[in-house]
Amino acid sequence: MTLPKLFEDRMKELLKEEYEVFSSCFDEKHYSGLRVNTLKISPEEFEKICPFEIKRIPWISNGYYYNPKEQPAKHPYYYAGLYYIQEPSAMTPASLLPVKPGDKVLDLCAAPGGKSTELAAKLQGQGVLISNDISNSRAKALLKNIELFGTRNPVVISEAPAKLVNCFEGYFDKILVDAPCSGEGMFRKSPAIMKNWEQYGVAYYNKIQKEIILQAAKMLKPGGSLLFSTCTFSPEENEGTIAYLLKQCPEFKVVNPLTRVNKEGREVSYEGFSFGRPEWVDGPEELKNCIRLWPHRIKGEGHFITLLEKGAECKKSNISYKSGNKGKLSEEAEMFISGLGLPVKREQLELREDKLYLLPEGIPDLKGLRIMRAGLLLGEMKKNRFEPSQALACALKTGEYDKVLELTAESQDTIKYLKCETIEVDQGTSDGFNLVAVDGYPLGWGKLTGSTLKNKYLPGWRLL
Ligand SMILES: C[S@@+](CC[C@H](N)C(=O)[O-])C[C@H]1O[C@@H](n2cnc3c(N)ncnc32)[C@H](O)[C@@H]1O
Repeated sequence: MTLPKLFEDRMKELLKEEYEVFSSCFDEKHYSGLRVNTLKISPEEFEKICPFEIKRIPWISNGYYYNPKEQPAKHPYYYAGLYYIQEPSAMTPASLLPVKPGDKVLDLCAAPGGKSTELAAKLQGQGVLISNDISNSRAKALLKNIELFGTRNPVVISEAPAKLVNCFEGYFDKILVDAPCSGEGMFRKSPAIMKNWEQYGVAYYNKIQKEIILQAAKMLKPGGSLLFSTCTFSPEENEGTIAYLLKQCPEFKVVNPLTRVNKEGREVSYEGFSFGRPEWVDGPEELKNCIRLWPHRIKGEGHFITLLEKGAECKKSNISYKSGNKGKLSEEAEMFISGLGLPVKREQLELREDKLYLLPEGIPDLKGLRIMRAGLLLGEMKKNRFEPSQALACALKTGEYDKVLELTAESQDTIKYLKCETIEVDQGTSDGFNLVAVDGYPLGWGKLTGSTLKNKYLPGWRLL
């Protein structure tokens, strides 16, 4: 692979005798990975039902390599949200941010959702997850992935970070900044990125990174953790951005995020991980706690990760929380909601233009922000009828709804269902809205009349 000359020269200077082995890996194939959605299935269960060959990624408890000849994004389990297709090193940032259920979490540069979906899984439906991306079109893809994953507490926003500060100063326990970058770690996987690199260069992205990280710092609670990551190698964008933050905000310190055993007790190995290089930016010693993943040292494309903690002594914020505005529900909507096994707190219900949402507990007023979704969309009231939403189907487990139509991954009916076609059924479930599931994992809704299932799968998501 021919790399940009400027990039080669700089990497030679930085890596010295290591450069040969670094550059030779650009002639090898890139690695393909998938990450299991632990909101829906454990890695152990997934290994039992996985229809293609997979191999564990040593440092990610729910991550696997797959053979690129396979097409996991076309399998019904993908449509059931059982996994996310993600480059292996890109799985690392969310795995190293110590999120626990109940936390208030911000993913500031979130689209298309590779990290947000894992943060959602770590929250297990408790607390708040605000997923933001400045690009409106990319935020649409983000919303789809967040809903497909079955997130019960989603808030998706498309705003500039500075605007978010008005609502969220000092609010979050954990923040992830997966910053826009020059993408040197993507050269092998997507060579077209090299053109972008030549056009914009490192300085262009570094300016944006510095702006974003300062805004993120303002939104973190005292004592909270901020994780900054990029998929590039340049010292300016990486150690340089962190050194800049430390200068501007001395209440922050860099900590080493690596631990040998993760929460689920699955052994993970960080063999091949490297540390930050303060000398490359003439920065403080604590930059040695930054993590560098190099493509010649691990089986992945490369990443930079820094975990920072904000001193507990700084000023606390005083944000008041919003509860729902239930409005008047139709009888059918009331009946539908009370029949769900999903825990629904009445005071968190909100009706907006006939759409019914379940708000996460503890979100502030989001007035003035460009909101793509605030809360779990339960469904829509259409005159007296209530139509449950695709997002609700994804967030439910089959045991939480009484009419379930079970299909299997091998059945032609599953493919027909995912293509939004009507299907004929001979199973003994009753008329009305049925939750259609593949091997026990919900895909969407269908409305049964006799033996005919009218397809209610979201047309924009259908299998093409
Ligand atoms: C590396 S990508 C994020 C990838 C994402 N975290 C994932 O894992 O799927 C960086 C994102 O930052 C967004 N972005 C660019 N400038 C931004 C800004 N000033 N504020 C917030 N997001 C920004 C881009 O639209 C892009 O989606």
